Amino acid sequence: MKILLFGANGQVGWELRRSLAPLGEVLALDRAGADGLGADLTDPDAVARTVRSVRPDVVVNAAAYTAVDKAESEADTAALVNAVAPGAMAAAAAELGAWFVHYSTDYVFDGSGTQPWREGDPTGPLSVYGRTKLAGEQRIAAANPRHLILRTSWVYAARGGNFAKTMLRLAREREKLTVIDDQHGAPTGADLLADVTAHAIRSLAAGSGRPGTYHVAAAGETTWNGYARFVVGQALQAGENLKAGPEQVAPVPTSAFPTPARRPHNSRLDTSSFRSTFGLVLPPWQQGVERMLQETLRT
Ligand SMILES: NC(=O)C1=CN([C@@H]2O[C@H](COP(=O)(O)OP(=O)(O)OC[C@H]3O[C@@H](n4cnc5c(N)ncnc54)[C@H](OP(=O)(O)O)[C@@H]3O)[C@@H](O)[C@H]2O)C=CC1
Ligand SMILES: Cc1cn([C@H]2C[C@H](O)[C@@H](COP(=O)(O)OP(=O)(O)O[C@H]3O[C@@H](C)C(=O)[C@@H](O)[C@H]3O)O2)c(=O)[nH]c1=O
Ligand SMILES: [Mg+2]
Repeated sequence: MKILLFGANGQVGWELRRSLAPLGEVLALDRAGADGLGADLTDPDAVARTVRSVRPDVVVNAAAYTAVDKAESEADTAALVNAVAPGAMAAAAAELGAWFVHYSTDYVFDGSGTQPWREGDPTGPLSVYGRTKLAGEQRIAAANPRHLILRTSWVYAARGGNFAKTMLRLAREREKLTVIDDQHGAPTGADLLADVTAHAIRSLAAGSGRPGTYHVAAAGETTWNGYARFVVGQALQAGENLKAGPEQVAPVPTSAFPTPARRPHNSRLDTSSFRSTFGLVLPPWQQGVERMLQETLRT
């Protein structure tokens, strides 16, 4: 099996380099691409040409415009990267009969209610990022029936920037943190996502499973505040020298932490369809966060 990976230096892309390796030959491209192979998603024609010239069996796209607040003032770039380029790559893959694997987000939902979102629930993105990611899903689905779109939430990794690492830095610098406690979801490890992606590709290639859009997140739920307290508490236990402990992570409502982009209050994702279709288990969110912290804090 020949696999073409875009976004190979992101949180998920980096883990995919590892998890896809046993499936076959992996050509991993970051934004810079390789000789004659463009991989900058602000140039949709170039990335589609790359797909046609590599002729892979599977294209995995882990590249995305993920700066949620910045996207509010860079809507055109976010749309090219998150929607137009993935659509063009999926169409090029379709010409070859190749699979197209992609990631989307809880931010396609409006965050109403308290029930975990199911795949068929109505979307209603609140931000430019969410709207461009939803447009990407729609373009991919229209261009190539052989697609796998995994919607996930609150991604972290040992390598790369993420909320957990921001909380560690702030707890070293400040006596008090303020973190909102009315947005609910599940932190999900890039390593877990990469692993289940490899399993799902193998199933699809073997004729089992089913193409389509699936929700994939770690089990359980918390809030950004609960997540921050967990991270700070674990770091203290590991002997980190912090100015703020879990008790100094003050809970505040969203209204007390203004940001350019609106974010959903309810980011819970119902993952039962993915688990039953592919016969996989998604472990509790704390398990992966603990592991990432042990990796990150080890000196
Ligand atoms: N991070 C999260 O919390 C969540 C992410 N997702 C989705 O999961 C997927 C993976 O996200 P994650 O790994 O966390 O994201 P990261 O931000 O860690 O990685 C994204 C990668 O995309 C690359 N990229 C950005 N713009 C371009 C471009 N114009 N051309 C080529 N590459 C580009 C970045 O490269 P560079 O380093 O050069 O900028 C970076 O390596 C994305 O589809 C994202 O929308 C879904 C839910 C939550
Ligand atoms: C830094 C900080 C953030 N917050 C809030 C703001 C926000 O609502 C929440 C998380 O902040 P972040 O900026 O890390 O979150 P954000 O970048 O919006 O994270 C999102 O990224 C995209 C790519 C996704 O797809 C989503 O699933 C989600 O992971 O925490 C605080 O309350 N206090 C703080 O000190
Ligand atoms: Mg962010």
